[in-house]
Amino acid sequence: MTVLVTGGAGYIGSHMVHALLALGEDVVVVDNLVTGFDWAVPPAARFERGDIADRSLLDRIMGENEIDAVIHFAGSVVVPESVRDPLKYYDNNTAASRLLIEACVAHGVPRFIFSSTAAVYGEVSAETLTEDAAAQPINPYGRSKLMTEWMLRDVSAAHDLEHVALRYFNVAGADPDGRTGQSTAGATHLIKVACETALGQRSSMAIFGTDYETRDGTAIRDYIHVSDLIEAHVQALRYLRNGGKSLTANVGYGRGYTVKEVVAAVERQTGAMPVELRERRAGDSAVVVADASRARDVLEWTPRYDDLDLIVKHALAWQKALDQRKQG
Ligand SMILES: NC(=O)c1ccc[n+]([C@@H]2O[C@H](COP(=O)([O-])OP(=O)(O)OC[C@H]3O[C@@H](n4cnc5c(N)ncnc54)[C@H](O)[C@@H]3O)[C@@H](O)[C@H]2O)c1
Ligand SMILES: O=c1ccn([C@@H]2O[C@H](COP(=O)(O)OP(=O)(O)O[C@H]3O[C@H](CO)[C@H](O)[C@H](O)[C@H]3O)[C@@H](O)[C@H]2O)c(=O)[nH]1
Repeated sequence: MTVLVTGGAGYIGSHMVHALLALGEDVVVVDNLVTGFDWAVPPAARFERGDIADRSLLDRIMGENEIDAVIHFAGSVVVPESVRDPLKYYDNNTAASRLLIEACVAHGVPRFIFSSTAAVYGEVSAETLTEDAAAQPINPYGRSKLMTEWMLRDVSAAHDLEHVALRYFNVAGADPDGRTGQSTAGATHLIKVACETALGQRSSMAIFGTDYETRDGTAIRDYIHVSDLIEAHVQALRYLRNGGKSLTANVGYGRGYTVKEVVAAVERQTGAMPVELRERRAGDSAVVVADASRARDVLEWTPRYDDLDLIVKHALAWQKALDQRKQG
């Protein structure tokens, strides 16, 4: 039995592949390398370079292997780009996912785990978000992911395919063993940007918005270590294999840090860095924090790295290693 990981050459997907191999799973990766890296796929996994929208490729992989589960990370992930080029997102996140799900139904794949996002909630008013909060995404990225959640619900009702949709909050950090991390150039995520700035790889960074109604005026997010996020997928796979029914679950720690607190956490490890105070970034909510009770209770997920300093430590270590890789 084989697990098919789409997007397994990317940031989060490559951590998943390492975790599955460590559990003794047989793994096939499909990735077209638009933002991923072939070196990020461990050699013990079989790597098929190609597009998830290529039905003949999927038919071959699903014909050659007995796929027990698909874990679907492949997609386009940059919110501002989704505003500029929405059709790319409806194509790569929604239409391509439809083709992948269709192939799963045709080949009798019984289990599917999907990378969804807190961006499906949109403007947030509650202090912590349960999965029952209204899903009203405010950008094409969030809508493209929500539509895939809807497709999965309908398909699970109609066919023998159970799924878990995991809504990730702010994913950060890197593999504690230094094997992989966030490697895409031009990243916009706060912890990645702060680490690049602290290491002198950017001349300065901006804090977007200092007039939010929060404890220090900057926006609050629920930053989750990528290894804990992966553990939620491992638990989701176990849950489905044990006969669990389809569900949607938030993955975050349930408490947030302000932008200034994140910058301070990086500076604790690197010394002061150049920071500019800027206007709010369009489309940002003041506070986005998960209620992850469902992941903890139903998926029996227990995080191990709920510590901002540790997240920053691992992100910094990866950022340094990446720099050496580029120079070497
Ligand atoms: N990084 C975050 O904070 C975050 C938050 C919420 C959800 N997610 C979701 O997690 C998933 C992984 O995100 P990531 O941060 O690892 O991004 P990433 O860009 O590093 O990984 C995406 C991978 O998918 C591949 N890919 C893209 N389109 C493809 C296609 N059509 N066919 C085959 N391969 C394709 C890319 O080459 C890349 O390796 C995405 O679905 C994203 O929407 C990420
Ligand atoms: O250089 C920066 C980068 C970010 N921020 C601020 O830091 C916070 C976090 O921003 P990120 O860009 O790191 O993350 P977002 O919360 O905007 O969004 C991320 O998390 C979402 C889920 O909550 C979605 O998954 C989305 O795909 C992913 O980009 C925001 O207040 C943002 O304004 C800065 O001040 N300076």
